[in-house]
Amino acid sequence: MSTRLPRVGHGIDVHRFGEGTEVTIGGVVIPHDCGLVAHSDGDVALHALADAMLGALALGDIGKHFPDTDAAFKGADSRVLLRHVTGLIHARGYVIGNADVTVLAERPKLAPHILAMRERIAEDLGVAVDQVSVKATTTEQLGFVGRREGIEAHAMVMLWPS
Ligand SMILES: Nc1ccn([C@@H]2O[C@H](COP(=O)(O)O)[C@@H](O)[C@H]2O)c(=O)n1
Ligand SMILES: C[C@@]1(CO)OP(=O)(O)OP(=O)(O)OC[C@H]1O
Repeated sequence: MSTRLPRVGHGIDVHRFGEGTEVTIGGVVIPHDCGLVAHSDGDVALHALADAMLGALALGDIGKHFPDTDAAFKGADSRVLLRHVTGLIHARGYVIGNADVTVLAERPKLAPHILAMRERIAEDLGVAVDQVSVKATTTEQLGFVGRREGIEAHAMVMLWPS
């Protein structure tokens, strides 16, 4: 990188509901009355986070690194993609300072799964659990999230030179 200063990144992802009996969010498989439509496992939270990490170092986005036209990523475990992105960050001399992820969903109820999400993300980023925040909010029945058409996630990350 041209400078050795801390960097911040931001990412957003959306997946719509479709056929299925479970959703995968933050690396946690949650039984649900439908699934999320995606080329990979549709983990909106991890996709938003990976985009934030890539954005922090201006490395593009996950669509560039893991094209949805590539059969190799069909049904992919997004934790594997996230670990790959962590490797890219480390290779450029950075470590994750902290990450903050917000999931917008009317359903399913995410609160019982938040700690497990934080633990899995921390493992994949190579950091302590207290460096990873995951939050959930409804949108008070407004918009596509409120109509239960899909789930949205936002993420911010701070990277430190190692
Ligand atoms: N899918 C969700 C959405 C929200 N929560 C938790 O419920 C609380 C209240 O949410 P509001 O949208 O009314 O702010 C909040 O503490 C969320 O953590 C949830 O568990 N699952
Ligand atoms: C993750 C990838 C890769 O299989 O596919 P999807 O699961 O469809 O997810 P999206 O958020 O559209 O991001 C980029 C994709 O290339």
